Order: sequence, then structure tokens, then C-alpha cells
Amino acid sequence: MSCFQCGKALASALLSPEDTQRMDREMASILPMVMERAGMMVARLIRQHRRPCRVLVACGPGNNGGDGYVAARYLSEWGWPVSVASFQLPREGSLADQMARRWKGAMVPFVPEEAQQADLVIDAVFGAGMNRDLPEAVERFFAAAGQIVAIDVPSGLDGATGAVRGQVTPCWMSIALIRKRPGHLLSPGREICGEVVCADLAIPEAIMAEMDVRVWENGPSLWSIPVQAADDHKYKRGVVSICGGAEMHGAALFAFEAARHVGAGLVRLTVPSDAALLYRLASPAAIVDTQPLEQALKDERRHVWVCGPGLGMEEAEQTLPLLLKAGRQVVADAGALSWAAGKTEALKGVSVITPHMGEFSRLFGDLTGSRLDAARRAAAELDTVVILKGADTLIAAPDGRVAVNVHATPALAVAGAGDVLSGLVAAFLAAGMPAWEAAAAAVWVHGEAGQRAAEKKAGWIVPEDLFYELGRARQAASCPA
Ligand SMILES: NC(=O)C1=CN([C@@H]2O[C@H](COP(=O)(O)OP(=O)(O)OC[C@H]3O[C@@H](n4cnc5c(N)ncnc54)[C@H](O)[C@@H]3O)[C@@H](O)[C@H]2O)[C@@H](O)CC1
Ligand SMILES: [K+]
Repeated sequence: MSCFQCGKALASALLSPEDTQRMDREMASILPMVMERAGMMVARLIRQHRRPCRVLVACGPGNNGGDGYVAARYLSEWGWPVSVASFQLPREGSLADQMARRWKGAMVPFVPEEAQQADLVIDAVFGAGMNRDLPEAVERFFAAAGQIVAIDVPSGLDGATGAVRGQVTPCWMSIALIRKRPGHLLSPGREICGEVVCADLAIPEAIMAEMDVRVWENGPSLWSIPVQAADDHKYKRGVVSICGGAEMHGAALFAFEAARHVGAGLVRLTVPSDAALLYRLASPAAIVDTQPLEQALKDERRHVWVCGPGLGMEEAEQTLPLLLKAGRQVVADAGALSWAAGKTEALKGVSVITPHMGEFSRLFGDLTGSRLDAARRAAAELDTVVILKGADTLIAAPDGRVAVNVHATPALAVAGAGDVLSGLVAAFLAAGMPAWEAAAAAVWVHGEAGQRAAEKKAGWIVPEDLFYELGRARQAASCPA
């Protein structure tokens, strides 16, 4: 049973504004209770993180503001000095209006001077569905604040995409309601959220189970990596083949070592004959084939290939179409992606592509809209899993699923780290994992190994440092019971 079927993935769901609107409709009859709990949980979480201090709650006209009035009431009942500044009063008769009427404490003007005097400002002006520019008065108000806690998202952050609509002052903490939103993890939103904590609103399980979630935070609940078994043999663990180029040997060797160290049963390099000696000297453990690719493809057991790291344009042209024609599962990276620029359809049939933003733009044109939507569109267009690499790597499937990975470290920003990733994806494909799951698991394991290596080397790592962390990283990636 996959993790999706057993429902564990729901814990890492990232809710889009459409998801929450649908949810609100489903639970219309209990919405007052849910808002009451949201405000109470916000107050509780603040109490857990902060000693009593002068609090100013900035409230907007919608449900986000409603949560703010409730949080103000709870903190005040617990003896905290609290005032509320209303940016705009809620519509009469709305749920937020009902909550505002239950606030009997001090009201102060919505001006920067008030924000400046408070020890803590709670941002309940706009929620995750905001899709207009932030009014200047709101920008100025928060710019004067010292410490800000945002309810759900900082006002001005588009919860669906991580886009920031105006000058948003970074928060100290954001309290995500029910689940995080994609915008909490996606840049640039991620940089203004501060610590993100989730408030459990005790939503009925039946409602959660009905959610048609399409975006998740990447983690072990999304996939199952095969574990070792008594009857393992190298072909069961999986065979990975890697195309090596004549010039840049290092890239293919990084992919090769990564696949070996993460547990592939057998890894082979297919290289031009005049380069074979260099590969053999660089890695005495390497099985280096110099036979023509057509010959190598006669071996049906070699069904997973990495094509691109260390390949020139011509080499990519001579290998990728042959691999696809032979029906192999291909991880295409680097040289293969450069070769396909301007003829993106040449990648059709590839299982996984791993572009960084530059390669992605060369393949699919300049970004219009969000990276998340662009990755999803590209995956659908090519019928291929897309790993769009970055500080917040996206793993998009042709059916619209997207995993957002922030399990990483800036220490991985070195040449060669991407080649390691290609080797990992191939190893998990060869182990029998479906493409999206293999890609998501590889990205997570890459991040885990990076974090472990960075810890040992104070952040300054080379790709080789990852190899000996990969076994433990794979172990850590096993689906939790
Ligand atoms: N299911 C959930 O996730 C729950 C969500 N709740 C809260 O509900 C929030 C979403 O509530 P709403 O959909 O009412 O959204 P908001 O609270 O953001 O309010 C939207 C209102 O603000 C106005 N507005 C938006 N941008 C503006 C701008 N730039 N200038 C002036 N006015 C602007 C809109 O016209 C609308 O009237 C969440 O963020 C969360 O705080 C909770 O109350 C309970 C449960
Ligand atoms: K907010």
C-alpha cells in the first residue's frame, strides 16, 4: 500500500486558497466554532512562545480579521494587555463582524505610531487568499512594528504561490491554520514568514479525507523507498546505466557514485572508448563499457539511464534519442536539457527532467506566473516528471501533483550536486519506484545527505562529501510507521 492510500500524506498537505474555500463551504454550519478555535489556538501558540507583553492585534474585514478578534479576546482574558486596531471593519452580519462585536477591549487607530508602541503586533489583516496589492497604509503600519506574528500568512503574501504583493515586513512567526499553504514554503514568501507553526483546528476527519489535495511538503509520507530484504540480489535492487562524455568526466562520475552509494545493485558507465581509461583511473570501482550504445541497449536489464551530466550537445544528440527509441526510463539533465532547448518535444518519453531555473526557461520560455504553475504545466506538456531545482525545489507530475521540497541546505549550492541528484533519481527508478515518487524521494535524500555532510564540515561541502551520507539518508527516508 502506498503512503497516499494509507492517508499519511494528508499530514503534509499544503492547502491552496481554493482548498480552504471548499473546506469552508463543507463546514459552513460549524464555521463559527472553527473560527473560535482558530483564534484560541493562535493565542495559545503565542503564549507558548512569548512572555506576556503589550499586544496590538491588527484586524482586517474578512475571516482573517475574525480570527484576530478571537485571539485578542483570549489573550486579554488571560491578563495580557491587548488592543485592537481595525484596518477596515467587517461587513455587518458576517462571521468576522460577530467576533468583532464580542471584543470589548480597547480599540486604537490603525496608524504606525500604535504599531511602534506595541511589543508584539498580530497581523490579522488579510489571509492566504489575498490577490490584490497590499494597501500602502498596511505596509506603513507593519513597517513600524517590532515583532510580528501573522495569522495564517503575512498580509500581502499570496498563499498559493509565495508571491509577495507589496512591501511586506518580515514576520517573527506565522501561524498556519490547519495546514501550511504553498506560499509558506515558496520563495519569496518563505523569507518573510519567520518560523511557521501549524494550528490544529480539529477539523472533522471526514472533511479532511474529502480534500482533493494536489500539493504537499516533500517528505517521507509521500513515498515508500524499498527496504533491504533477505532475498535481495543486485538486479532486484536495480541496475543504473549512465552515459559518460568524452570531456567532462566528473559529472557522470558524480551520478555514478551517487547511484552506487544510495543502494543501486549495479551501476555501469557507457563512455566513448578513448575516454574509458580516464574513467577507470578516476574510479577503479567503475564498470566502464565502451561498446556502442545500440549494443548496450540489447541488455533489457539496463532499463534505467542517466543522460546529460557531462555530455556535450553532440553527445546528447547521439544518445538521448536512442535511449528513448529503445523505450528506456531516462533521467535527463544538464547536456541533454541544453540540447533540447528550442526543441522541447525531443524530451517526450523521458521519465524525469531535472532543470534549474535557467535550463527551465531555455526549455519552456520565460516564467509567466508562479514557478509552481509553470512546473506543473511543463510536466503535463511533456508527460514527464519535472524536478525544478532551487532553494525550494518543486517536483511536479503530469497529473498535477506537486511536492515542494525545503528539506535541503544552501551548502548544496556547488557544482556537481545536481549530478548527484540525477544518480539518486535513477537509483530509485531502478529500484522500482514510480517516477514522481522516485524523484521526490531523491530530492529529499539529497537534502538529508547535504544537511548531514554540512553539519560535519561547517557548511562547506564538495559533492563527494554526500556519498558516505547517502546510506543513512536513505534510511531516514523510510516511510514512518
Ligand atoms: N478553512 C480555513 O482555512 C479557515 C480559515 N480561516 C481564516 O480565514 C482567512 C481567509 O478569510 P477570507 O477569505 O475572508 O480572507 P481575508 O480575511 O483575507 O479577507 C478578505 C477580505 O479583504 C478584502 N481585501 C483583500 N485584499 C484587499 C486589499 N488589497 N485591499 C483592501 N481589501 C482587500 C476582500 O475584499 C475581502 O473582503 C484565512 O486566512 C484564515 O485566517 C479561519 O477563520 C477558520 C478556518
Ligand atoms: K494575516
